[in-house]
Amino acid sequence: MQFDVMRFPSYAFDPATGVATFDYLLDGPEPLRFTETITLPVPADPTVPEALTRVLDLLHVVAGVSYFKVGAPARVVAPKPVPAEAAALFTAVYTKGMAEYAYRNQLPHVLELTVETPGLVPSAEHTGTLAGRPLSAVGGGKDSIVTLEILRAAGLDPVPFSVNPNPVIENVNTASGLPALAARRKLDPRLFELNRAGALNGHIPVTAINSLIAIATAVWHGLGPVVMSNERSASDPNLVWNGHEVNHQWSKGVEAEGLLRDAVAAYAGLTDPYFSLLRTLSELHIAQLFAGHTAYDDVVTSCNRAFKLHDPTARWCGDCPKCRFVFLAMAPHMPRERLAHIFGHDLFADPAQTPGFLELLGVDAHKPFECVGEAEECLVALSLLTDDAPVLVALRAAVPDSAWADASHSNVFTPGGPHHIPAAYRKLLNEAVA
Ligand SMILES: CC(=O)N[C@H]1[C@@H](OP(=O)(O)OP(=O)(O)OC[C@H]2O[C@@H](n3ccc(=O)[nH]c3=O)[C@H](O)[C@@H]2O)O[C@H](CO)[C@@H](O)[C@@H]1O[C@H](C)C(=O)N[C@@H](C)C(=O)N[C@@H](CCC(=O)O)C(=O)O
Ligand SMILES: Nc1ncnc2c1ncn2[C@@H]1O[C@H](COP(=O)(O)OP(=O)(O)OP(=O)(O)O)[C@@H](O)[C@H]1O
Repeated sequence: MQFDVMRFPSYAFDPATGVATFDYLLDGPEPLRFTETITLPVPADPTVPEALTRVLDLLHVVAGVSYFKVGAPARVVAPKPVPAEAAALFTAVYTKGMAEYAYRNQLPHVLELTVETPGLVPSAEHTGTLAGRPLSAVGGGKDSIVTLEILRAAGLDPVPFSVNPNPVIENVNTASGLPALAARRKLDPRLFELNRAGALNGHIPVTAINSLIAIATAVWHGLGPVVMSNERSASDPNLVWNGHEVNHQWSKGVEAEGLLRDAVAAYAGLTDPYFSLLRTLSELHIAQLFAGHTAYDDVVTSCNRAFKLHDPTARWCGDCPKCRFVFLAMAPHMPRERLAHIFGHDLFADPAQTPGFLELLGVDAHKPFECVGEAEECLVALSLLTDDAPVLVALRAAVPDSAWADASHSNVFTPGGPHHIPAAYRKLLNEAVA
């Protein structure tokens, strides 16, 4: 399938139902049209503030990546003039956010494109701050649980929020006891037909989409800011290809966070609408904080394979990079019995798991295309484990001496690195890790 240009013909928003309808066009000799619907929870007062319309404008373009990937046209033309900050977000989402897709499909032009806009407009006046109860995105894993509990402990009465909550997310919300908000997202069914017929496919920067849906919800409900749980290592690339960094988690990284904040500030006039509370923390540090909350042991799930099964009872598959990584990260901070209970079995007792752990430790291949932490974190976790479980014995024997020397406990347990956490929230984080 050959397409010259991607366009964004129109969108509509019905405040009575909360349904936003986004249209997309892949134009060429045989054009393809798509429509995605996103349904926001409707607040008691459904009056639509201008800032909501602006955020939906941004979402229209960003959510288009799911359809862009069917044909990867050389041109993407956004529908409206926007400030330079919004144009920069669009280009980054379609290039850096699609880098894994470009790498896997060998489409180098994707990394070079610039999203065109029909002109630029000046940045908006900063008219508002989202200063209400924080809206906290929940994915069902340990990270968002840690954030919810930090916000709750500070008396901020967080509102859990998810897009298309699966049973894991619903169970985490129930365990939290906090009433949650949910948005629904329905991809155009045509996309699945095309996928089945062998169209180009690949990973998309889903966090950028979920984040804008969260901001739209916060704006409409008079809540805010949107508090994410994206960790320090999300910013690190998996590999470099043709001089470009390829990061599976790009839209969870600090660069994407900054671009999104700047775009929303410049186009919707909102200051500090969105940030990740856990940005300065390593995964190992977050796992340590999670260990302090036993109320979620029967529900917490970070395994993306489980989510792919669309089986309401599926939790940890126990045999993927994410399961191995989280198992290793939690292991130094809790008894093995508790860990085995959370995962359903003890991964360190199964020698078949050793090669997968070696990959995480950087002893083999590049970082897997998954949401996993750095090799250094894995080495520090391993160094903190002293028992002789079969996998641990094998790993200690396989890790070269030079690798141990690179692993620094202080880096892993000392918050650091770039972040966008407002001062008041930084104080809460400091208290939580003290
Ligand atoms: C659950 C999952 O990992 N899905 C990825 C998988 O898709 P799959 O076909 O196995 O199942 P579905 O997710 O149901 O998707 C069906 C098709 O729809 C496409 N699609 C889905 C969501 C969307 O927003 N846009 C779409 O176009 C999808 O491509 C399928 O064709 O494999 C896909 C191809 O590699 C991935 O794109 C699917 O990833 C989802 C978008 C997803 O939600 N993934 C997160 C678990 C994820 O990977 N999160 C990253 C963060 C990435 C980021 O920068 O935000 C992480 O946590 O590390
Ligand atoms: N369906 C969703 N709706 C809204 N936010 C989500 C959803 N899935 C994930 N998120 C948010 O996106 C960010 C990245 O998700 P990720 O899956 O890494 O986090 P998590 O589920 O909290 O923890 P873990 O890393 O242990 O899986 C987090 O802030 C998470 O809360």
